[in-house]
Amino acid sequence: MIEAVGLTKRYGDKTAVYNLSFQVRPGAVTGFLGPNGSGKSTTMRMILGLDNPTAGQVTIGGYPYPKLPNAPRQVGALLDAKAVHGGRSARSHLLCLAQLSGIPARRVDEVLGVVGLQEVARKRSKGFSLGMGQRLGIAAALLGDPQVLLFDEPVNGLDPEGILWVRNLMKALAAEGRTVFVSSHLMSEMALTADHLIVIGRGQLLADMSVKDFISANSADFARVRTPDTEPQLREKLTSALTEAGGHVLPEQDGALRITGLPLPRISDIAHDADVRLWELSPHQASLEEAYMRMTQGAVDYRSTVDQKSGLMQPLPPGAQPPMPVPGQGQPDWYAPPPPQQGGQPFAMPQGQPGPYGAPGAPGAGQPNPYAQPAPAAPQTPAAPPQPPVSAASADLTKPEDAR
Ligand SMILES: Nc1ncnc2c1ncn2[C@@H]1O[C@H](COP(=O)(O)OP(=O)(O)OP(=O)(O)O)[C@@H](O)[C@H]1O
Repeated sequence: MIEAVGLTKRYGDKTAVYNLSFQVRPGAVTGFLGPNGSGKSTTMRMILGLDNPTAGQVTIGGYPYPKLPNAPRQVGALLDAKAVHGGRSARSHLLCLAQLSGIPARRVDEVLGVVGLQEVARKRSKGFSLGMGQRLGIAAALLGDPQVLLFDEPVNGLDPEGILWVRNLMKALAAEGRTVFVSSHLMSEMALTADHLIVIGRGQLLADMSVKDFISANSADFARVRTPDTEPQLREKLTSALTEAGGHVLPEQDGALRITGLPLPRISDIAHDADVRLWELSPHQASLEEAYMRMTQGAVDYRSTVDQKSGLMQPLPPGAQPPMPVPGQGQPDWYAPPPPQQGGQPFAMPQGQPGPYGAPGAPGAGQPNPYAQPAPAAPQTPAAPPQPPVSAASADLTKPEDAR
């Protein structure tokens, strides 16, 4: 098991990780998520003893990594697939690592087989593609047959077959009772691979819960409605009617409408009263990606803007429709963060009130909602905000990693 308690890392006046406490348990794949620059790699480096915490501690099996007996046989990690001497072949690179850790040479050929690099084992790694480099990094992590494995973005650069292989590998390693801690920005992949999630934002813990609970706690159920593509005016008519009835309507990229705040039967009635035919009316729960976006929206440091293409756009031909808005772009409240007082459930209703589609006062209010999800446990409350940055004089600038 990996255990972090009050883990904090400052680089000069930059607080990369603040007061992080979590456990990564054996027998499960634990996903480590967070926006760019949120402190995932820093945390992993501290777990592996490559960076020293400014405060707090992190242990593996009860020991800080530098004190762990026979560490290379107990812990395997892929942090940076490019951290390989390019002049060495894949095999020699692994042989060097094996010799340093007292691992028999025959194990090198075994792991080369596991990652599918036998054919290129004697080729210099500087000619490797990104995906081949990732496979070599995974081979290095598996070398000591460790009980604890850390992978920082393991599927980066892999082809679909490689991604599927990594997914199955992670699951198989966890099923053998190992501790598997894996960071990724690919939410769809995490949804399929991870059992548990640790989510951080700006170095602080945002969530520590199962994937299922995370999605339930950070997403609103919604209805999807589609009107006939051939009659765009019906879409506009329905949008006005639903908005008037208290619904919140957002256009989706494919022309459908996403509606919250109204129960499905009410949407159907409103459409009928407005004389709008429907091609689709379906209940939905958000994806892990949407739940993640909703939770981390306030903790994103690097945000893109819409490309206005000033002076480059041709005027629209008469009668042409402007392009549909893209969810998340130019719509800052698309993934509105859930109100903290409701434990991260943006549309959860008090007990005895209508479920996620129910609007107070709407027909059907107070009646059981067939689409209501059971209320999940409230997510862990985020830690207190970071203290003001320490001055450069008091910061731990003497540590070797700070000199990088
Ligand atoms: N050696 C260092 N010196 C100074 N600042 C650093 C150092 N390493 C990391 N940082 C800063 O700490 C913060 C966290 O970086 P880190 O690489 O841990 O984030 P991350 O979550 O892994 O990001 P990404 O998803 O983009 O890989 C960033 O602001 C980064 O600039």
